[in-house]
Amino acid sequence: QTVAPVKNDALYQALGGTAGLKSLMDVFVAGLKADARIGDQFKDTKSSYLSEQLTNQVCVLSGGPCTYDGETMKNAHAGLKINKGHFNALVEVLQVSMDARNIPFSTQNQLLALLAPMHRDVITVK
Ligand code: HEM
Repeated sequence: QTVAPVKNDALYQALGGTAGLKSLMDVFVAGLKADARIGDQFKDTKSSYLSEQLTNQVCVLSGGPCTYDGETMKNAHAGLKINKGHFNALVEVLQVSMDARNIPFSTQNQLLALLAPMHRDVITVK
């Protein structure tokens, strides 16, 4: 008999579930495209596609009932010439987006802590 592990979806719930995440990612992607520092890097990006991928990715990461079928972070960002400044700018846009969605600071920090280690796969240039 297979016993399913108990999954902690507290962060997923705090982020408003799938609908809350989708709203957040719509705001986030719009913010990325509008950002003076990194907007150019998203100029050919289809907003609805990236929002969907981010929603699924963060849903899975936060314990939600989703599937992420996108690229690995390494493959998705290979060749994009992303540096530390770009990465920090993206994090800032995410923070502003979370503020706009009234996500509590402690919840924001929990999400950022899950994303922070991805810098190793995303940042490829000095
Ligand atoms: C923790 C940080 C990051 C996360 C979690 C993240 C997540 C993602 C995801 C899920 C995708 C879609 C992958 C797919 O197509 O299957 C993606 C694509 C992409 N990311 Fe990131 N990313 C991060 C950082 C960055 C940074 C710093 C930049 C540049 C400033 C960036 C630029 C892009 C671009 C240009 C694409 C391609 C979008 C397209 O399909 O047009 N990412 N990222």
